Amino acid sequence: MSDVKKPILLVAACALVDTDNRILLAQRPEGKSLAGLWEFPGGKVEAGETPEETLVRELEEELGIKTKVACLAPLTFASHTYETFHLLMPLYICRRYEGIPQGREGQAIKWVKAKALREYPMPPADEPLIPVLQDLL
Ligand SMILES: Nc1nc2c([nH]c(=O)n2[C@@H]2O[C@H](COP(=O)(O)OP(=O)(O)OP(=O)(O)O)[C@@H](O)[C@H]2O)c(=O)[nH]1
Repeated sequence: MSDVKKPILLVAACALVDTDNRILLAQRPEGKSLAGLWEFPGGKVEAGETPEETLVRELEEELGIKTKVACLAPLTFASHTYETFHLLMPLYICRRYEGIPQGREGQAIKWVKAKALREYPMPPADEPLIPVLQDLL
């Protein structure tokens, strides 16, 4: 164990699920950390926000869809140590939203069946989330 404590980073993420039970993944753009990997939409919880408020904001910013806090159900969470921080990431599930998701920040997006999730390389923190989604969907 290192002596230097890593800060905890709180990130809210969402498994957006469509009527065919597919999950939306977004590809991290070039230039960002973990570029090219597929992730759940979401982002850092900013000061003064609840994780649910973060997601409502991020889903609109990143995908152009509208949802509500009441449409977000907690599913599971990731807890993973990266080099410079420890990620704590609640994963919500959302089936009710308005609009058609689009990669508004230039990111590729893809609707993926739960059983095909492993075909899309994801950040290491996301690995343990896959079986939870596969059991559910
Ligand atoms: N949204 C999201 N973030 C994830 C997932 N898995 C995972 O490790 N993360 C990490 O959580 C952080 C999310 O922050 P963010 O999306 O707001 O940040 P960012 O990419 O703009 O900034 P960064 O390039 O500084 O990491 C990133 O460090 C990202 O690598 C995931 O499934 N969804």
